[in-house]
Amino acid sequence: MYKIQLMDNFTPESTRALSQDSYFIEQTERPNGMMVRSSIVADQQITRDLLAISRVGVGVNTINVEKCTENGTVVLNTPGTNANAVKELVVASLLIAVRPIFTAVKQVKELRGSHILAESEAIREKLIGHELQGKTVGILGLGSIGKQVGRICYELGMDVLGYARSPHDLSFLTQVALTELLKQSDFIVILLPLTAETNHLLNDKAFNLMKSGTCLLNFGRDQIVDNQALLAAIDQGKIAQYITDFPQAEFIGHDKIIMLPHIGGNTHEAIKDGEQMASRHLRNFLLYGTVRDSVNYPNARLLFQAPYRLTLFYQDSKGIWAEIVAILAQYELEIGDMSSNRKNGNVYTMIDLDTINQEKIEKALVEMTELVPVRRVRLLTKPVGIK
Ligand SMILES: NC(=O)C1=CN([C@@H]2O[C@H](COP(=O)(O)OP(=O)(O)OC[C@H]3O[C@@H](n4cnc5c(N)ncnc54)[C@H](O)[C@@H]3O)[C@@H](O)[C@H]2O)C=CC1
Ligand SMILES: O=C(O)CCC(=O)C(=O)O
Repeated sequence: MYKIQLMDNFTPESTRALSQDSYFIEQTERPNGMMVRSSIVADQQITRDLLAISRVGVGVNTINVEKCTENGTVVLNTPGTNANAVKELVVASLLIAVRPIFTAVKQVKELRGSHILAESEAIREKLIGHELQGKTVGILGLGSIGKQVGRICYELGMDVLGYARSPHDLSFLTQVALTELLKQSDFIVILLPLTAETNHLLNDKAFNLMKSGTCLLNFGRDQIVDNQALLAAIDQGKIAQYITDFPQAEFIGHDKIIMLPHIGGNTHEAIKDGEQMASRHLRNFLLYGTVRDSVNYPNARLLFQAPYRLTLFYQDSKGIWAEIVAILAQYELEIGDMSSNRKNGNVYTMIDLDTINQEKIEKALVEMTELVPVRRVRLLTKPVGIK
């Protein structure tokens, strides 16, 4: 029986994978599994009991992934589930940047009487915008969202530049160095994760390279932009408009900044897909040891045919595998099917066992857990009667 904590509001249909059978109960104290959307997971919540955190969404900056890795807690996410939603909001934001849509709506609302059509014709001359077609857009980050945004911008007739760390073969954009992208773009769209490398990537130096009148859209994370440098760049005319999905106190009331309340992935479709995928990922890890879409464990899948499965997550260090095998041999645990995969200096191994002696397996588990590089050992019993 696994205890699951739901850190945000999820619909029962979305978490059906966890509530359908008797393998899971929902409770809030020292859970084994956590489902979370954008809520922050505090370090003290990463207890020894916590086997898995399943994030509905992509960014994992609200979770201490390093601590989870040391603790042997898998961190899963749902890549791609909200990419279309973010793409559509980026398109809306680009249009908001070039056409005075909000001002137009406000001015028409103020008109009264039967001559409204004639009066609105009269205000049109002060509501002239620009077109996206023919302008250059630079996309920072060519992941699930960046690629989709690149394609749609191309279809809108824009010249599309992209910045990524490795080469991508994308016919609709030209991949360039960061400095080139900053120099050439009329619109820059941030679709990067927040990491030590991207923190304040857009700083004084970056703004200085930009053209005057650049529009900056941030759907990645707040801290990718240095706020003080941005405000200075607006004062200097480098940035004509900043549209961000991450409101900041120092921007309140600024007439060149539009703040949205983190609604990039906030559509019914994206939320449903993300919740369903996150609950499936969590269930499959807890019951079968299967890993899909994790930021700290390697992907791993092995048909669960034997009655027992041992899973180990350990640092990839010299001699560790020999030590594990020696313990298995000492307690007469015969290796059946197995899989072993590596990621970022850690190994995740699943070993199926046809028979176990209770006393011996318990001793083996203790000895394996005591091996210094080993972060997590689990013994799974093949689940029965699961739909
Ligand atoms: N505003 C919102 O509601 C949403 C915001 N996001 C944000 O957008 C980010 C991207 O989302 P996805 O495209 O779905 O993720 P993804 O993981 O598919 O793509 C991220 C891309 O950024 C690249 N990258 C990472 N560090 C980089 C660096 N230093 N330089 C250049 N490229 C780098 C990765 O290689 C990857 O291709 C998320 O991490 C999240 O922070 C994602 C979904 C919704
Ligand atoms: O909509 C959400 O809660 C998460 C969106 C997001 O920022 C992400 O997926 O990284």
